[in-house]
Amino acid sequence: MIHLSGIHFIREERHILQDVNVHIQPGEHWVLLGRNGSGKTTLLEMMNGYEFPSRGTVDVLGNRYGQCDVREVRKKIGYISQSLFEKLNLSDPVLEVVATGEYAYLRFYQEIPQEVKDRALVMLERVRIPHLAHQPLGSLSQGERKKVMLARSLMMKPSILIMDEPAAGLDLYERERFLTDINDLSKQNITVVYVTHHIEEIIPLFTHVAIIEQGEIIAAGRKEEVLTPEHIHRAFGIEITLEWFQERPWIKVIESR
Ligand SMILES: Nc1ncnc2c1ncn2[C@@H]1O[C@H](COP(=O)(O)OP(=O)(O)OP(=O)(O)O)[C@@H](O)[C@H]1O
Repeated sequence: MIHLSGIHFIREERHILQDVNVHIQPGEHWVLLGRNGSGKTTLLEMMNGYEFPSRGTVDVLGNRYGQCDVREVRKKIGYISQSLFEKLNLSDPVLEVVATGEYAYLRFYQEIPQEVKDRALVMLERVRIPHLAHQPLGSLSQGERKKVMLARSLMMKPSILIMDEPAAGLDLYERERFLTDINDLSKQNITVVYVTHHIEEIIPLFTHVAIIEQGEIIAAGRKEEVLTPEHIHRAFGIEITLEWFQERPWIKVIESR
């Protein structure tokens, strides 16, 4: 599905990514963990073809970036990020914001086809907020906005869904409801790639984890093998213990300096 091979990314003499190799196969769902500034968003931008590596290759859905039309590949990739949210218009009604996902537009300048509106409403029902369809985006709570972004990204039936800290800023209740929606994606044929700072967000849906530290992948593979106190200590410099509860990892900090 996604193959990053021998990726280096150098900007202004800084080695931001160093020999990154990540191979995501069909049926897998990955979480990317790492400290602030370790290179997670840069990796996601490469998967979307918004950044190109200084060295190495990126293959997504059988297309090698640099030798294909990236815009065509992007039609199969849903991307949920704060930077995309900021491009949306807060005065637009929620239904329209979701409908624009069908074409990867930011805004409609003509009448939206009824069939597209109907599908947008189905997507809003799926994330349990159909009652907000006619409210302006800007009037929604943080949790509701995240759900709008999820509904919007599902409009074009993506093969891959990439999310950059989608649960940031949500209260406990909203976060758990949002994670339930994400977990339900297992019923669809979508490969999920998810960046978070919170280990307990690694819900049962996720099969694999990659840990990145200063631009280098220090561990990647099945989540049970990667999520060890040793790896967490190496990436974050914090001593922890880790416990699995209801198929989710929970950490306790032993010592922080
Ligand atoms: N185009 C660029 N030019 C120069 N520096 C860049 C560029 N893109 C990213 N960086 C730098 O690379 C580093 C990694 O950034 P990135 O946004 O990928 O980190 P991150 O792991 O997503 O961090 P956070 O968790 O804080 O969001 C940062 O120090 C950033 O300033």
